[in-house]
Amino acid sequence: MLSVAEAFAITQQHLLRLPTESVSLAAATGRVLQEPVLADRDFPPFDRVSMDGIAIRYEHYAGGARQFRIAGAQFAGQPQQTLTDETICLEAMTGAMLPAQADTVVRYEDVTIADGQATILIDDLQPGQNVHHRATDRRAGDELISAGMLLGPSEIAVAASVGRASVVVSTLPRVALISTGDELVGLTETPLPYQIRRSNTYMLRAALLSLGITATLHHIADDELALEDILTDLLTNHDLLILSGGVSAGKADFVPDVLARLGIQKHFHKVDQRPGKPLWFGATEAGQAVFALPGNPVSTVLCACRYVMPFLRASLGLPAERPHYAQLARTILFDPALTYFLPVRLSSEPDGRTIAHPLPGSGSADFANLLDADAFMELPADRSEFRSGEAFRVWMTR
Ligand SMILES: Nc1nc2c(c(=O)[nH]1)N[C@H]1C(S)=C(S)[C@@H](COP(=O)(O)OP(=O)(O)OC[C@H]3O[C@@H](n4cnc5c(N)ncnc54)[C@H](O)[C@@H]3O)O[C@H]1N2
Ligand code: MOO
Ligand SMILES: [Mg+2]
Repeated sequence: MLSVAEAFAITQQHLLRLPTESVSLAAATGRVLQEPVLADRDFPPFDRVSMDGIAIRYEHYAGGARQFRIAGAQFAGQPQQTLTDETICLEAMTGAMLPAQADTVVRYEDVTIADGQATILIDDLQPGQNVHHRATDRRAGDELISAGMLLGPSEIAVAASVGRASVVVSTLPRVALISTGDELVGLTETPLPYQIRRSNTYMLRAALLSLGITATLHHIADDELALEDILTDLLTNHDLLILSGGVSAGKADFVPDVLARLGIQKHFHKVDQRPGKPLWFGATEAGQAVFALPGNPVSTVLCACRYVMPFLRASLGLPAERPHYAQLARTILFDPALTYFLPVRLSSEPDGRTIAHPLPGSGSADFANLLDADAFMELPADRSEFRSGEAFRVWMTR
C-alpha cells in the first residue's frame, strides 16, 4: 500500500489544468489572480499632505520664524498651488498636494490662528514632517499583486487603485459530488429504519464553497449499470468527480470496477491511513480527475481536508497552505503501521502554544466527534507512542 505522503504527491502530480478568464473586479473576490497587477503610477503619486494644518518652507522656521501669514488654502482634489514667499503659509488638508516651494506641514493642533496669521507653538518641528513623499510606498511599474494570490478585500482595493476594472483569474473547475448507496435518502425524506439521510455530499459542497467553487450534487444507487451511465454522463461536462462510498470491500462496493470500465486510469486505491484507507484516485486522458472517497463521514472529511482541498487549491494556482502544528495534551498509543489522523480540539494557551486535545470518539462513523473537532492531528505510521507535549502537524477541519 501507499503512504500518506506518496498518495498526496500523486494527487499533486495530476492537478486540473484550468484555463484563465477575465472577470470584472466586482466578481473577482475569492478568485485566484493569474497575472501580475502593476502600479500604473507612483504610490503616492505626488508629495501628499498627511495631516491637516499649514504648509510652510522649513528653512524660514529653522531661521527662527514662528509667525506666517496665511495666503490661502490647498484642498485635496485641487491642482497644486505655490508658496510664493517663505514668510507665508498655505493651509493644507490631508490628501492634498503639498504646495510647490513648501516642504513641511504643521498640524492645526500645533499652531494658533488669529488675524490671518498662523503662529507655530512647537520648537521640535522636523523638516518634511507630515508629508507623505511621492513614491515612498511603490514606484510606477512595481508589481503590487503577484499571480497566485487570492483576491481578498485588500487586493481588490489595490487593483481598484490602479484602475483595474477587470482581472485575469483561473477559471473555477466544474465539480460533481456524487453520493452512492441504497441506504441513503435525500435530506427532506424520512428514512426507514434501515436507511439514513445522505450528508457527505453536503459537507463537500460546503467545503468547496470556501474556494468559491459551486458543485452539482448527484446520487446513485448501488447499481453498476446506473453508476456506469450516470458517471459517463457526468464526465462529459465536469473537470472533477468526487464520489463518496462504495469504494471498499463490500459486495455492493462497485465504484472501483466501474471507474476502471469507464477507462479512468487508477493512480492509487488504498492508503496506509486511518481513517480513509480505501481512498481511490484516478484521472482521464483528457486531464479530468476522480476522487472516490470512503463513505464513512469522518473518513470523507479527512480525505477532503488532507487531499481534495489541497488538490483544488493547487489546481487553482494557490500556494500550499502554511502548515499548522500543535502539541499533544496527552500521550496516545496507536499500534497499526498506519498514519493515524486523530480528531482533536485545539486550544491556544497564554504562553503561545497550541494544544491538541484528543477526542475519544468511536471511529470513522462518529458524527458527533466532527462537531467537537477543529482538526485532525497527523501521527506518523512508523511509531506507536505519541507522547504528551510532542508537536505534530494538524489539518484544520473548520
Ligand atoms: N472487509 C472490509 N470492510 C471494510 C473495509 C476494509 O478494508 N475491509 N474498510 C472499512 C473502511 S476503513 C471504510 S471507511 C468503509 C468505506 O466504505 P465504502 O467507501 O465502501 O462506503 P459504503 O460502504 O458505501 O458506506 C460506508 C458507511 O458510510 C455511510 N455513507 C456512505 N455514503 C454516505 C453519505 N453520502 N452520507 C452519509 N453517510 C454515508 C454508509 O451508510 C455506511 O455506513 O468500509 C469499511 N469496511
Ligand atoms: O478508515 Mo475507514 O475510513 O475506518 O472508516
Ligand atoms: Mg462499503
